[in-house]
Parts: sequence; C-alpha cells; structure tokens
Amino acid sequence: MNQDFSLEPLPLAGAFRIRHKVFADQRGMFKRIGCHQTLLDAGVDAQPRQVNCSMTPVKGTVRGMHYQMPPAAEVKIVNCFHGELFDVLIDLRPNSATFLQWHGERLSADSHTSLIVPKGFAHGFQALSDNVLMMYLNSTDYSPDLEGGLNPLDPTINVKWPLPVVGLSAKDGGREFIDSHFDGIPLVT
Ligand SMILES: Cc1cn([C@H]2C[C@H](O)[C@@H](COP(=O)(O)OP(=O)(O)O[C@H]3O[C@@H](C)C(=O)[C@@H](O)[C@H]3O)O2)c(=O)[nH]c1=O
Repeated sequence: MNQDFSLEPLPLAGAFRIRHKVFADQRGMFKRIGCHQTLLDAGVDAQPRQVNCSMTPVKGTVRGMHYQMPPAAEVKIVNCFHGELFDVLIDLRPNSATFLQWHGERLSADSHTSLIVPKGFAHGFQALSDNVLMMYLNSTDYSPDLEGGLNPLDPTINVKWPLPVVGLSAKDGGREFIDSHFDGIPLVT
C-alpha cells in the first residue's frame, strides 16, 4: 500500500476516503493531493480534466446535490483546504445494492482526508464553519447540458445535515423531490 496516499473504502461500494500523509517541518507541511497510479491500482480512473474550487463564506450553507449524466458522468476527488464541511455522497446507480443511500462525513483543512465520488453518485456538502474552501479534481469536462441534481432536502433521501440548511442556490433549492419513477443514473459500463 502507498503510505503517502492511501485509500479506505466507504460504505457505498466504489467510493473511497483518501488519507493523505502529512510531511511537516519548520516551514509548514506538504502532502500529495492526487496519485494517478495508486488510484488506478484501486480500480479508480480519476485522471483530472478540470480542477475547480469554491469558497463558501457562511456556515450552514449547502451546495448540491450534483451529478453529470452519461456520457459526461464523472469521478470527483473532493478536498477541503480551509474550514470544515460535512460532505455527502448519494448512490444513484440503479443496479447498486445501496441505490439511494447516502454517506456523509466531515472534511476539514486539518483532517488530511479527501473523498472519491464515483460516477453515478450525487455530491454535495454543508459548510460547518465560515469560509469553507473546497477544491475538486474532476475527471470529465463541465457539461451544463448533462448536469443533474437532487434537492438537498429530498425526504426520500433524508440526508441528516448537521446544521439548519441555509443559502441554497435557486437551482439547488428549486429541484423537485424524487418519486417512485426516479431511476437514477444509468451508467453504461
Ligand atoms: C460546476 C461548474 C460551474 N460552473 C459555473 C456555472 C455557474 O455559473 C457557476 C456556479 O455553478 P454552481 O452553482 O453549479 O456551483 P456549485 O454549486 O458550487 O457546484 C459544485 O457543487 C458541488 C456540490 C460539486 O460537487 C461540484 O462538482 C459542483 O457541481 O459556475 C462552471 O463554469 N464550471 C463548472 O464546472
């Protein structure tokens, strides 16, 4: 196993936590954010095509739950570089044993962990502090025509956000709740 950049499976198959080894000295610290070969060895092809960041100034704000439909379905590696957040993944793969289940965990500038969001998952987060700086490695180009999302307050999914939800964008807060006809993200493998 690569000790500098190690993968821990999450309860939703195909999703991982990355634990980043921190090299600290009198100047500060260094850590590896991406490691193509380690990811490939774990069966994850996450070669980034875009690198994005967002800054969220207000605690409690939720961004999400976002995905891209095939053929623009993407793997994302999500990092927090300032502040603290509650990161949430929802499994939307129709044939998955954990279809419509969610996983959430805290990431922070000090956790030195990041999460791998596989294709076929929705992703979002809640800021648990002010001034949350988030950085994404995206395996696919941004494709607004293939963008999809779930309402973060969808009662079927029932994400337990740690704080009262504030600050939803019109796009995120305006999404209809899913019903029994929702068939997820049909991935062609
Ligand atoms: C996601 C994205 C947005 N944009 C533009 C569209 C819009 O005008 C502006 C803000 O977009 P959004 O409102 O979608 O930003 P935001 O809600 O922060 O979107 C992000 O949310 C989290 C949860 C994710 O998982 C990310 O992949 C991404 O979808 O930036 C791009 O140009 N490229 C991109 O890749």
